[in-house]
Amino acid sequence: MSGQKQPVVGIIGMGDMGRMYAKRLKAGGVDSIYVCDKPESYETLQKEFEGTGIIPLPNGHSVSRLSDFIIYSVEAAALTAVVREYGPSTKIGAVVAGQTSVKAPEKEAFENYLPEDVGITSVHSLHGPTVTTEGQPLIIIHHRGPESNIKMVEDVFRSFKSRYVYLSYEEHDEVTANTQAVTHAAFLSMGTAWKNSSSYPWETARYVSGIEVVKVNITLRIYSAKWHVYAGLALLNPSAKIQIQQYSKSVTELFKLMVENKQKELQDRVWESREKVFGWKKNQDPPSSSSSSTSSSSSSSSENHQIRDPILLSEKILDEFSLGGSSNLNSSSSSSSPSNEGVNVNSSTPNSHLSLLAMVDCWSKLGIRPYEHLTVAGTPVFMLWIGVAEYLFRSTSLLSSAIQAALSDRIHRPDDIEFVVAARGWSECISFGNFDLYQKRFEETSNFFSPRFEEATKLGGRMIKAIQDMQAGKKTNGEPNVQ
Ligand SMILES: NC(=O)C1=CN([C@@H]2O[C@H](COP(=O)(O)OP(=O)(O)OC[C@H]3O[C@@H](n4cnc5c(N)ncnc54)[C@H](OP(=O)(O)O)[C@@H]3O)[C@@H](O)[C@H]2O)C=CC1
Ligand SMILES: O=C(O)C(=O)Cc1ccc(O)cc1
Repeated sequence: MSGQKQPVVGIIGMGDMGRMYAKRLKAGGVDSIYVCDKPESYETLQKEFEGTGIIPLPNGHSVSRLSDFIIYSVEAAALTAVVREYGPSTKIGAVVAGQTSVKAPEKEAFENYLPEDVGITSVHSLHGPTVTTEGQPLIIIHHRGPESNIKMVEDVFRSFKSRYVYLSYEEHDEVTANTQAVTHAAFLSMGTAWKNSSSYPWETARYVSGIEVVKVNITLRIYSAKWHVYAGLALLNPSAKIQIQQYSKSVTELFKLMVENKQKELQDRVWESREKVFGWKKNQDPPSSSSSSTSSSSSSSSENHQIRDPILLSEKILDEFSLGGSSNLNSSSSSSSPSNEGVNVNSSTPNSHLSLLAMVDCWSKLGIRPYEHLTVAGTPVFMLWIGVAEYLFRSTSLLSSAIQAALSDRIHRPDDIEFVVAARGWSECISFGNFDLYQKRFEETSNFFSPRFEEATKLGGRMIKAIQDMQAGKKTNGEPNVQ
Protein backbone atom coordinates (compact mmCIF):
# COMPACT_ATOMS: atom_id res chain seq x y z
CA MET A 1 0.00 0.00 0.00
CA SER A 2 2.97 2.34 -0.25
CA GLY A 3 3.32 5.27 -2.63
CA GLN A 4 -0.19 6.71 -2.69
CA LYS A 5 -2.14 8.33 0.08
CA GLN A 6 -3.52 5.51 2.12
CA PRO A 7 -7.00 5.38 3.55
CA VAL A 8 -7.20 5.27 7.33
CA VAL A 9 -8.81 1.95 8.29
CA GLY A 10 -11.18 1.60 11.25
CA ILE A 11 -12.41 -1.64 12.84
CA ILE A 12 -15.38 -1.73 15.18
CA GLY A 13 -15.45 -5.02 17.10
CA MET A 14 -12.13 -6.53 18.18
CA GLY A 15 -13.18 -10.14 18.53
CA ASP A 16 -11.57 -13.00 16.62
CA MET A 17 -12.12 -11.62 13.12
CA GLY A 18 -11.54 -7.96 13.99
CA ARG A 19 -8.20 -8.81 15.61
CA MET A 20 -7.17 -11.00 12.72
CA TYR A 21 -7.99 -8.21 10.27
CA ALA A 22 -6.18 -5.53 12.31
CA LYS A 23 -3.02 -7.60 12.67
CA ARG A 24 -2.92 -8.77 9.07
CA LEU A 25 -3.66 -5.34 7.64
CA LYS A 26 -0.93 -3.82 9.79
CA ALA A 27 1.52 -6.53 8.75
CA GLY A 28 0.44 -5.95 5.14
CA GLY A 29 1.47 -2.29 5.22
CA VAL A 30 -1.65 -0.31 6.20
CA ASP A 31 -0.26 2.70 8.08
CA SER A 32 -3.16 3.89 10.23
CA ILE A 33 -5.57 1.49 11.87
CA TYR A 34 -8.00 2.63 14.53
CA VAL A 35 -9.91 -0.03 16.43
CA CYS A 36 -12.43 -0.35 19.24
CA ASP A 37 -14.47 -2.93 21.04
CA LYS A 38 -17.13 -2.18 23.65
CA PRO A 39 -16.14 0.88 25.74
CA GLU A 40 -15.38 -1.33 28.76
CA SER A 41 -12.62 -3.08 26.78
CA TYR A 42 -10.80 0.14 25.87
CA GLU A 43 -8.09 -0.07 28.54
CA THR A 44 -7.40 -3.72 27.93
CA LEU A 45 -7.08 -3.07 24.21
CA GLN A 46 -4.71 -0.17 24.85
CA LYS A 47 -2.42 -2.42 26.88
CA GLU A 48 -2.64 -5.26 24.43
CA PHE A 49 -1.85 -3.21 21.33
CA GLU A 50 0.74 -0.88 22.83
CA GLY A 51 3.62 -0.43 20.41
CA THR A 52 1.97 -2.33 17.58
CA GLY A 53 0.87 0.69 15.56
CA ILE A 54 -2.75 -0.46 15.89
CA ILE A 55 -4.49 2.32 17.80
CA PRO A 56 -7.41 1.50 20.12
CA LEU A 57 -10.04 4.22 20.62
CA PRO A 58 -12.73 4.43 23.31
CA ASN A 59 -15.70 3.63 21.08
CA GLY A 60 -17.16 3.40 17.57
CA HIS A 61 -17.87 7.14 17.42
CA SER A 62 -14.16 7.94 17.53
CA VAL A 63 -13.32 5.21 15.03
CA SER A 64 -16.06 6.40 12.66
CA ARG A 65 -15.01 10.07 12.87
CA LEU A 66 -11.37 9.35 11.99
CA SER A 67 -11.46 6.53 9.44
CA ASP A 68 -11.87 6.47 5.66
CA PHE A 69 -12.75 2.79 5.54
CA ILE A 70 -14.69 1.38 8.49
CA ILE A 71 -15.29 -2.34 8.99
CA TYR A 72 -17.96 -3.45 11.45
CA SER A 73 -16.89 -6.82 12.86
CA VAL A 74 -19.49 -7.50 15.54
CA GLU A 75 -22.01 -10.30 16.18
CA ALA A 76 -24.68 -10.43 13.46
CA ALA A 77 -27.46 -10.10 16.04
CA ALA A 78 -25.83 -6.97 17.51
CA LEU A 79 -25.01 -5.27 14.23
CA THR A 80 -28.19 -3.23 13.82
CA ALA A 81 -27.90 -1.67 17.27
CA VAL A 82 -24.18 -0.98 16.82
CA VAL A 83 -24.66 0.70 13.42
CA ARG A 84 -27.62 2.67 14.80
CA GLU A 85 -25.34 4.00 17.52
CA TYR A 86 -22.11 4.72 15.62
CA GLY A 87 -23.27 5.01 11.99
CA PRO A 88 -24.30 8.70 12.25
CA SER A 89 -20.72 9.57 13.29
CA THR A 90 -19.22 8.23 10.05
CA LYS A 91 -16.79 10.64 8.37
CA ILE A 92 -18.10 12.38 5.22
CA GLY A 93 -17.22 10.41 2.10
CA ALA A 94 -15.99 7.36 4.02
CA VAL A 95 -16.67 3.79 2.90
CA VAL A 96 -18.32 1.33 5.28
CA ALA A 97 -18.18 -2.47 5.28
CA GLY A 98 -19.36 -5.28 7.56
CA GLN A 99 -17.63 -8.59 8.19
CA THR A 100 -21.02 -10.06 9.06
CA SER A 101 -21.65 -13.60 7.75
CA VAL A 102 -25.24 -12.76 6.82
CA LYS A 103 -25.95 -9.64 4.85
CA ALA A 104 -29.72 -8.98 4.89
CA PRO A 105 -29.67 -7.28 8.32
CA GLU A 106 -26.41 -5.52 7.50
CA LYS A 107 -27.83 -4.01 4.31
CA GLU A 108 -30.89 -2.77 6.16
CA ALA A 109 -28.86 -1.30 9.03
CA PHE A 110 -26.41 0.47 6.71
CA GLU A 111 -29.23 1.89 4.58
CA ASN A 112 -31.14 3.05 7.63
CA TYR A 113 -28.40 4.48 9.79
CA LEU A 114 -25.46 5.62 7.64
CA PRO A 115 -25.44 9.19 6.34
CA GLU A 116 -26.26 9.57 2.63
CA ASP A 117 -22.76 10.79 1.77
CA VAL A 118 -21.16 7.56 2.97
CA GLY A 119 -20.38 4.72 0.55
CA ILE A 120 -21.15 1.07 1.24
CA THR A 121 -18.70 -1.49 -0.10
CA SER A 122 -18.94 -4.49 2.19
CA VAL A 123 -16.78 -7.58 2.60
CA HIS A 124 -16.89 -11.11 3.96
CA SER A 125 -13.86 -13.37 4.33
CA LEU A 126 -15.15 -16.88 3.81
CA HIS A 127 -13.03 -18.52 6.45
CA GLY A 128 -12.48 -18.49 10.17
CA PRO A 129 -9.90 -16.39 12.03
CA THR A 130 -7.26 -19.13 12.28
CA VAL A 131 -7.19 -20.11 8.62
CA THR A 132 -4.77 -18.45 6.24
CA THR A 133 -6.30 -15.67 4.15
CA GLU A 134 -4.25 -16.70 1.14
CA GLY A 135 -6.25 -18.15 -1.70
CA GLN A 136 -9.53 -17.96 0.26
CA PRO A 137 -12.55 -16.15 -1.16
CA LEU A 138 -13.06 -12.60 0.07
CA ILE A 139 -16.47 -11.44 -1.05
CA ILE A 140 -16.73 -7.77 -2.03
CA ILE A 141 -20.21 -6.25 -2.18
CA HIS A 142 -20.31 -2.83 -3.80
CA HIS A 143 -23.69 -1.46 -2.85
CA ARG A 144 -23.49 2.32 -2.83
CA GLY A 145 -21.05 5.07 -3.82
CA PRO A 146 -18.48 5.65 -6.54
CA GLU A 147 -16.96 2.65 -8.34
CA SER A 148 -13.51 3.87 -7.32
CA ASN A 149 -14.33 2.69 -3.79
CA ILE A 150 -14.03 -0.89 -5.02
CA LYS A 151 -10.40 -0.32 -5.97
CA MET A 152 -9.74 1.26 -2.58
CA VAL A 153 -11.13 -1.83 -0.83
CA GLU A 154 -9.17 -4.17 -3.12
CA ASP A 155 -5.98 -2.24 -2.36
CA VAL A 156 -6.55 -2.35 1.40
CA PHE A 157 -6.84 -6.15 1.31
CA ARG A 158 -4.16 -6.80 -1.32
CA SER A 159 -1.71 -8.26 1.20
CA PHE A 160 -4.25 -10.95 2.22
CA LYS A 161 -3.73 -12.63 -1.16
CA SER A 162 -7.36 -13.68 -0.98
CA ARG A 163 -9.44 -14.34 -4.08
CA TYR A 164 -11.88 -11.47 -4.62
CA VAL A 165 -15.44 -12.50 -5.44
CA TYR A 166 -17.90 -9.78 -6.46
CA LEU A 167 -21.51 -10.33 -5.42
CA SER A 168 -24.60 -8.30 -4.56
CA TYR A 169 -26.00 -8.41 -1.03
CA GLU A 170 -28.77 -10.76 -2.18
CA GLU A 171 -26.45 -13.08 -4.10
CA HIS A 172 -24.25 -13.30 -1.02
CA ASP A 173 -27.05 -14.57 1.21
CA GLU A 174 -28.29 -17.04 -1.35
CA VAL A 175 -24.91 -18.57 -1.97
CA THR A 176 -23.96 -18.76 1.72
CA ALA A 177 -27.32 -20.36 2.57
CA ASN A 178 -26.50 -23.06 0.03
CA THR A 179 -22.92 -23.51 1.12
CA GLN A 180 -22.49 -22.65 4.79
CA ALA A 181 -25.88 -22.81 6.46
CA VAL A 182 -27.01 -26.20 5.22
CA THR A 183 -23.54 -27.72 5.62
CA HIS A 184 -23.38 -26.57 9.22
CA ALA A 185 -26.84 -28.09 9.80
CA ALA A 186 -25.45 -31.50 8.80
CA PHE A 187 -22.41 -31.25 11.10
CA LEU A 188 -24.43 -29.79 13.98
CA SER A 189 -26.79 -32.76 13.64
CA MET A 190 -23.94 -35.27 13.69
CA GLY A 191 -22.62 -33.71 16.90
CA THR A 192 -26.03 -33.72 18.56
CA ALA A 193 -26.59 -37.34 17.54
CA TRP A 194 -23.26 -38.39 19.04
CA LYS A 195 -23.95 -36.42 22.20
CA ASN A 196 -27.42 -37.92 22.60
CA SER A 197 -25.91 -41.38 22.19
CA SER A 198 -23.41 -40.42 24.92
CA SER A 199 -20.69 -41.58 22.63
CA TYR A 200 -17.39 -40.13 21.47
CA PRO A 201 -16.89 -41.48 17.97
CA TRP A 202 -13.14 -41.89 18.45
CA GLU A 203 -13.53 -43.86 21.67
CA THR A 204 -15.75 -46.67 20.56
CA ALA A 205 -12.99 -49.20 19.93
CA ARG A 206 -13.25 -48.63 16.26
CA TYR A 207 -11.23 -47.28 13.49
CA VAL A 208 -12.19 -43.72 12.59
CA SER A 209 -11.00 -43.76 9.02
CA GLY A 210 -11.45 -42.14 5.67
CA ILE A 211 -14.47 -39.96 5.30
CA GLU A 212 -15.41 -40.48 8.96
CA VAL A 213 -12.31 -38.48 9.82
CA VAL A 214 -13.77 -35.46 8.05
CA LYS A 215 -17.10 -35.89 9.82
CA VAL A 216 -15.52 -36.05 13.25
CA ASN A 217 -12.89 -33.33 12.77
CA ILE A 218 -15.23 -30.80 11.18
CA THR A 219 -18.00 -31.46 13.70
CA LEU A 220 -15.57 -30.75 16.52
CA ARG A 221 -14.17 -27.72 14.72
CA ILE A 222 -17.66 -26.23 14.42
CA TYR A 223 -18.62 -26.98 18.02
CA SER A 224 -15.34 -25.47 19.25
CA ALA A 225 -16.15 -22.14 17.59
CA LYS A 226 -18.51 -19.38 18.73
CA TRP A 227 -22.17 -20.33 18.60
CA HIS A 228 -23.30 -16.84 17.55
CA VAL A 229 -21.42 -17.07 14.26
CA TYR A 230 -23.39 -20.15 13.18
CA ALA A 231 -26.62 -18.91 14.75
CA GLY A 232 -26.39 -15.59 12.92
CA LEU A 233 -25.82 -17.02 9.49
CA ALA A 234 -28.62 -19.57 9.89
CA LEU A 235 -31.27 -17.58 11.77
CA LEU A 236 -30.91 -14.23 10.04
CA ASN A 237 -30.42 -15.38 6.47
CA PRO A 238 -33.84 -15.40 4.77
CA SER A 239 -32.75 -18.19 2.36
CA ALA A 240 -31.20 -20.48 4.94
CA LYS A 241 -34.40 -21.80 6.53
CA ILE A 242 -35.59 -23.31 3.27
CA GLN A 243 -32.32 -25.16 2.69
CA ILE A 244 -32.10 -26.44 6.25
CA GLN A 245 -35.72 -27.57 6.23
CA GLN A 246 -35.13 -29.47 3.00
CA TYR A 247 -32.10 -31.17 4.53
CA SER A 248 -34.12 -32.39 7.48
CA LYS A 249 -36.94 -33.43 5.12
CA SER A 250 -34.47 -35.41 3.02
CA VAL A 251 -33.07 -37.10 6.14
CA THR A 252 -36.57 -38.02 7.34
CA GLU A 253 -37.91 -39.23 3.99
CA LEU A 254 -34.87 -41.38 3.26
CA PHE A 255 -35.03 -42.84 6.74
CA LYS A 256 -38.70 -43.73 6.27
CA LEU A 257 -37.87 -45.54 3.05
CA MET A 258 -35.19 -47.41 4.96
CA VAL A 259 -37.42 -48.60 7.79
CA GLU A 260 -40.27 -49.44 5.44
CA ASN A 261 -37.75 -51.46 3.45
CA LYS A 262 -38.87 -49.75 0.24
CA GLN A 263 -35.89 -50.91 -1.73
CA LYS A 264 -36.84 -49.68 -5.18
CA GLU A 265 -37.96 -46.23 -4.05
CA LEU A 266 -34.82 -45.75 -2.01
CA GLN A 267 -32.54 -46.93 -4.80
CA ASP A 268 -34.29 -44.79 -7.41
CA ARG A 269 -34.14 -41.72 -5.22
CA VAL A 270 -30.47 -42.08 -4.36
CA TRP A 271 -29.30 -42.85 -7.91
CA GLU A 272 -31.44 -40.05 -9.29
CA SER A 273 -29.90 -37.55 -6.88
CA ARG A 274 -26.44 -38.80 -7.89
CA GLU A 275 -27.12 -38.16 -11.55
CA LYS A 276 -28.70 -34.79 -10.93
CA VAL A 277 -25.95 -33.45 -8.68
CA PHE A 278 -22.85 -35.12 -10.09
CA GLY A 279 -24.04 -35.95 -13.62
CA TRP A 280 -22.96 -39.61 -13.35
CA LYS A 281 -25.29 -42.17 -14.90
CA LYS A 282 -26.61 -45.03 -12.80
CA ASN A 283 -24.21 -47.96 -12.55
CA GLN A 284 -21.41 -45.99 -14.17
CA ASP A 285 -18.24 -45.15 -12.32
CA PRO A 286 -16.76 -41.88 -13.56
CA PRO A 287 -13.13 -41.94 -14.76
CA SER A 288 -10.81 -42.00 -11.76
CA SER A 289 -8.22 -39.54 -13.04
CA SER A 290 -8.14 -36.11 -11.49
CA SER A 291 -8.27 -34.58 -14.94
CA SER A 292 -11.87 -35.69 -15.31
CA SER A 293 -14.07 -32.71 -14.65
CA THR A 294 -17.10 -33.01 -12.50
CA SER A 295 -20.38 -32.09 -14.04
CA SER A 296 -23.36 -30.68 -12.37
CA SER A 297 -26.85 -30.05 -13.51
CA SER A 298 -29.86 -28.71 -11.76
CA SER A 299 -32.37 -30.26 -14.08
CA SER A 300 -31.16 -33.11 -16.20
CA SER A 301 -27.95 -34.86 -17.02
CA SER A 302 -28.24 -33.82 -20.65
CA GLU A 303 -27.64 -30.27 -19.53
CA ASN A 304 -24.41 -31.17 -17.82
CA HIS A 305 -21.56 -28.84 -18.25
CA GLN A 306 -18.04 -28.98 -16.94
CA ILE A 307 -17.61 -27.09 -13.73
CA ARG A 308 -14.31 -27.97 -12.10
CA ASP A 309 -12.05 -30.84 -11.30
CA PRO A 310 -13.42 -33.27 -8.75
CA ILE A 311 -12.04 -33.10 -5.23
CA LEU A 312 -10.93 -36.73 -5.12
CA LEU A 313 -10.29 -37.16 -1.43
CA SER A 314 -8.15 -40.15 -0.67
CA GLU A 315 -8.49 -42.49 2.31
CA LYS A 316 -4.75 -42.30 2.74
CA ILE A 317 -4.58 -38.57 3.32
CA LEU A 318 -7.64 -38.57 5.57
CA ASP A 319 -6.37 -41.44 7.70
CA GLU A 320 -3.41 -39.28 8.68
CA PHE A 321 -5.81 -37.01 10.51
CA SER A 322 -7.77 -39.56 12.48
CA LEU A 323 -8.65 -38.41 15.97
CA GLY A 324 -8.73 -41.99 17.14
CA GLY A 325 -5.03 -42.23 17.93
CA SER A 326 -2.57 -44.77 16.64
CA SER A 327 -3.96 -47.62 18.72
CA ASN A 328 -7.08 -47.51 16.62
CA LEU A 329 -5.31 -47.38 13.34
CA ASN A 330 -4.94 -51.05 12.71
CA SER A 331 -8.16 -52.13 11.10
CA SER A 332 -8.73 -52.78 7.47
CA SER A 333 -9.32 -49.69 5.39
CA SER A 334 -12.80 -48.96 4.65
CA SER A 335 -14.97 -48.65 1.77
CA SER A 336 -16.92 -50.14 4.62
CA SER A 337 -15.92 -47.51 7.10
CA PRO A 338 -17.61 -47.23 10.45
CA SER A 339 -20.81 -45.54 11.25
CA ASN A 340 -21.66 -42.18 9.89
CA GLU A 341 -23.46 -40.49 12.72
CA GLY A 342 -23.12 -43.67 14.59
CA VAL A 343 -21.69 -45.24 17.63
CA ASN A 344 -20.60 -48.59 18.99
CA VAL A 345 -20.14 -50.30 15.71
CA ASN A 346 -17.73 -52.65 14.21
CA SER A 347 -15.50 -50.95 11.70
CA SER A 348 -16.04 -53.56 9.04
CA THR A 349 -19.80 -53.13 8.72
CA PRO A 350 -20.99 -50.82 5.98
CA ASN A 351 -23.45 -48.18 7.06
CA SER A 352 -26.09 -46.08 5.41
CA HIS A 353 -24.21 -42.78 5.46
CA LEU A 354 -27.61 -41.22 5.94
CA SER A 355 -26.10 -37.74 6.48
CA LEU A 356 -24.51 -37.88 3.03
CA LEU A 357 -27.36 -39.57 1.17
CA ALA A 358 -29.58 -36.81 2.54
CA MET A 359 -27.14 -34.04 1.62
CA VAL A 360 -27.03 -35.06 -2.03
CA ASP A 361 -30.81 -35.59 -2.01
CA CYS A 362 -31.24 -32.07 -0.59
CA TRP A 363 -28.93 -30.53 -3.22
CA SER A 364 -30.84 -32.41 -5.88
CA LYS A 365 -34.28 -31.35 -4.62
CA LEU A 366 -33.25 -27.68 -4.37
CA GLY A 367 -31.37 -27.66 -7.68
CA ILE A 368 -28.19 -26.67 -5.84
CA ARG A 369 -25.01 -26.98 -7.87
CA PRO A 370 -22.40 -27.56 -5.18
CA TYR A 371 -19.36 -27.40 -7.47
CA GLU A 372 -20.48 -24.07 -8.87
CA HIS A 373 -20.94 -22.67 -5.39
CA LEU A 374 -17.58 -24.04 -4.37
CA THR A 375 -15.93 -22.29 -7.28
CA VAL A 376 -17.62 -18.98 -6.50
CA ALA A 377 -17.62 -18.86 -2.75
CA GLY A 378 -16.72 -22.13 -1.10
CA THR A 379 -15.46 -22.30 2.47
CA PRO A 380 -12.94 -24.94 3.56
CA VAL A 381 -15.73 -26.75 5.42
CA PHE A 382 -17.96 -26.82 2.35
CA MET A 383 -15.12 -28.09 0.18
CA LEU A 384 -14.54 -30.99 2.54
CA TRP A 385 -18.23 -31.78 2.74
CA ILE A 386 -18.55 -31.94 -1.05
CA GLY A 387 -15.37 -34.00 -1.03
CA VAL A 388 -16.84 -36.69 1.21
CA ALA A 389 -20.16 -36.71 -0.66
CA GLU A 390 -18.28 -37.08 -3.93
CA TYR A 391 -16.19 -39.88 -2.40
CA LEU A 392 -19.26 -41.89 -1.45
CA PHE A 393 -21.24 -41.20 -4.61
CA ARG A 394 -18.37 -41.61 -7.05
CA SER A 395 -17.99 -45.33 -6.54
CA THR A 396 -21.00 -47.38 -7.57
CA SER A 397 -19.95 -50.18 -5.25
CA LEU A 398 -19.59 -47.89 -2.23
CA LEU A 399 -22.93 -46.27 -2.90
CA SER A 400 -24.65 -49.62 -3.49
CA SER A 401 -23.34 -50.95 -0.21
CA ALA A 402 -24.55 -47.82 1.60
CA ILE A 403 -28.04 -48.32 0.11
CA GLN A 404 -27.94 -51.99 1.02
CA ALA A 405 -26.88 -51.18 4.56
CA ALA A 406 -29.63 -48.58 4.78
CA LEU A 407 -32.19 -51.28 3.99
CA SER A 408 -30.88 -54.28 5.87
CA ASP A 409 -28.40 -53.24 8.51
CA ARG A 410 -29.77 -53.13 12.05
CA ILE A 411 -26.53 -52.31 13.88
CA HIS A 412 -26.47 -48.69 12.79
CA ARG A 413 -30.20 -48.10 12.95
CA PRO A 414 -30.13 -46.58 16.45
CA ASP A 415 -27.50 -44.13 15.24
CA ASP A 416 -29.59 -43.25 12.21
CA ILE A 417 -32.59 -42.63 14.48
CA GLU A 418 -30.50 -40.29 16.62
CA PHE A 419 -29.41 -38.50 13.46
CA VAL A 420 -32.99 -38.05 12.20
CA VAL A 421 -34.09 -36.64 15.55
CA ALA A 422 -31.07 -34.31 15.66
CA ALA A 423 -31.57 -33.02 12.11
CA ARG A 424 -35.26 -32.37 12.79
CA GLY A 425 -34.43 -30.63 16.04
CA TRP A 426 -31.91 -28.28 14.40
CA SER A 427 -34.29 -27.51 11.56
CA GLU A 428 -37.10 -26.68 13.98
CA CYS A 429 -34.83 -24.57 16.13
CA ILE A 430 -33.69 -22.58 13.11
CA SER A 431 -37.23 -22.19 11.80
CA PHE A 432 -38.27 -20.67 15.15
CA GLY A 433 -35.51 -18.09 14.72
CA ASN A 434 -34.76 -18.22 18.43
CA PHE A 435 -31.16 -17.36 19.38
CA ASP A 436 -31.52 -18.57 22.99
CA LEU A 437 -32.72 -21.99 21.92
CA TYR A 438 -29.92 -22.21 19.36
CA GLN A 439 -27.34 -21.28 21.97
CA LYS A 440 -28.68 -23.87 24.41
CA ARG A 441 -28.64 -26.67 21.85
CA PHE A 442 -25.20 -25.68 20.62
CA GLU A 443 -23.63 -25.40 24.07
CA GLU A 444 -25.07 -28.68 25.36
CA THR A 445 -23.24 -30.50 22.59
CA SER A 446 -20.15 -28.35 22.62
CA ASN A 447 -19.71 -29.00 26.38
CA PHE A 448 -19.86 -32.71 25.66
CA PHE A 449 -17.01 -32.49 23.15
CA SER A 450 -14.93 -29.76 24.80
CA PRO A 451 -12.19 -32.03 26.24
CA ARG A 452 -11.07 -32.79 22.71
CA PHE A 453 -11.26 -29.31 21.18
CA GLU A 454 -7.59 -28.45 21.45
CA GLU A 455 -6.44 -31.58 19.71
CA ALA A 456 -9.28 -31.55 17.20
CA THR A 457 -8.80 -27.97 16.09
CA LYS A 458 -5.09 -28.53 15.49
CA LEU A 459 -5.74 -31.74 13.63
CA GLY A 460 -8.63 -30.20 11.69
CA GLY A 461 -6.45 -27.22 10.72
CA ARG A 462 -3.74 -29.54 9.43
CA MET A 463 -6.28 -31.64 7.58
CA ILE A 464 -7.79 -28.59 5.87
CA LYS A 465 -4.36 -27.38 4.86
CA ALA A 466 -3.27 -30.76 3.53
CA ILE A 467 -6.40 -31.09 1.44
CA GLN A 468 -6.26 -27.52 0.19
CA ASP A 469 -2.63 -28.00 -0.78
CA MET A 470 -3.54 -31.23 -2.50
CA GLN A 471 -6.23 -29.32 -4.38
CA ALA A 472 -3.81 -26.61 -5.33
CA GLY A 473 -1.43 -29.28 -6.58
CA LYS A 474 1.12 -28.25 -4.00
CA LYS A 475 3.18 -30.59 -1.90
CA THR A 476 2.35 -30.25 1.76
CA ASN A 477 4.83 -30.49 4.59
CA GLY A 478 2.02 -31.18 7.03
CA GLU A 479 2.48 -27.91 8.90
CA PRO A 480 -0.75 -26.27 9.97
CA ASN A 481 -1.87 -23.12 8.26
CA VAL A 482 -3.24 -21.89 11.51
CA GLN A 483 -1.56 -19.00 13.23
N1 LIG B 1 -15.53 -16.40 13.42
C1 LIG B 1 -15.63 -16.71 12.12
O1 LIG B 1 -15.28 -17.81 11.70
C2 LIG B 1 -16.16 -15.70 11.17
C3 LIG B 1 -17.01 -14.68 11.59
N2 LIG B 1 -17.50 -13.78 10.70
C4 LIG B 1 -18.38 -12.69 11.14
O2 LIG B 1 -17.58 -11.68 11.72
C5 LIG B 1 -18.28 -11.03 12.78
C6 LIG B 1 -17.43 -11.11 14.04
O3 LIG B 1 -17.24 -12.46 14.37
P1 LIG B 1 -16.14 -12.92 15.43
O4 LIG B 1 -14.99 -12.00 15.41
O5 LIG B 1 -15.90 -14.35 15.20
O6 LIG B 1 -16.99 -12.74 16.77
P2 LIG B 1 -16.48 -12.24 18.19
O7 LIG B 1 -17.57 -12.52 19.15
O8 LIG B 1 -15.14 -12.84 18.47
O9 LIG B 1 -16.29 -10.68 17.98
C7 LIG B 1 -17.30 -9.71 18.01
C8 LIG B 1 -16.79 -8.55 18.83
O10 LIG B 1 -17.62 -7.40 18.67
C9 LIG B 1 -17.71 -6.82 19.95
N3 LIG B 1 -18.81 -5.87 20.07
C10 LIG B 1 -20.11 -6.11 20.33
N4 LIG B 1 -20.79 -4.95 20.43
C11 LIG B 1 -19.88 -3.96 20.23
C12 LIG B 1 -19.96 -2.53 20.24
N5 LIG B 1 -21.09 -1.89 20.52
N6 LIG B 1 -18.85 -1.82 19.98
C13 LIG B 1 -17.68 -2.43 19.74
N7 LIG B 1 -17.53 -3.79 19.74
C14 LIG B 1 -18.63 -4.54 19.98
C15 LIG B 1 -17.86 -8.00 20.85
O11 LIG B 1 -17.73 -7.71 22.22
P3 LIG B 1 -18.41 -8.74 23.28
O12 LIG B 1 -17.67 -10.03 23.13
O13 LIG B 1 -18.22 -8.07 24.58
O14 LIG B 1 -19.85 -8.88 22.87
C16 LIG B 1 -16.75 -8.89 20.32
O15 LIG B 1 -15.49 -8.57 20.88
C17 LIG B 1 -19.62 -11.75 12.91
O16 LIG B 1 -20.62 -10.98 12.30
C18 LIG B 1 -19.39 -13.07 12.20
O17 LIG B 1 -20.58 -13.56 11.62
C19 LIG B 1 -17.15 -13.82 9.37
C20 LIG B 1 -16.29 -14.77 8.91
C21 LIG B 1 -15.76 -15.81 9.77
O1 LIG C 1 -16.08 -22.62 6.70
C1 LIG C 1 -17.09 -22.53 7.43
O2 LIG C 1 -18.22 -22.82 7.07
C2 LIG C 1 -16.87 -22.12 8.79
O3 LIG C 1 -17.46 -22.67 9.67
C3 LIG C 1 -16.00 -20.92 9.07
C4 LIG C 1 -16.76 -19.67 8.76
C5 LIG C 1 -17.73 -19.20 9.64
C6 LIG C 1 -18.42 -18.04 9.34
C7 LIG C 1 -18.15 -17.36 8.18
O4 LIG C 1 -18.84 -16.27 7.89
C8 LIG C 1 -17.18 -17.81 7.29
C9 LIG C 1 -16.49 -18.99 7.61
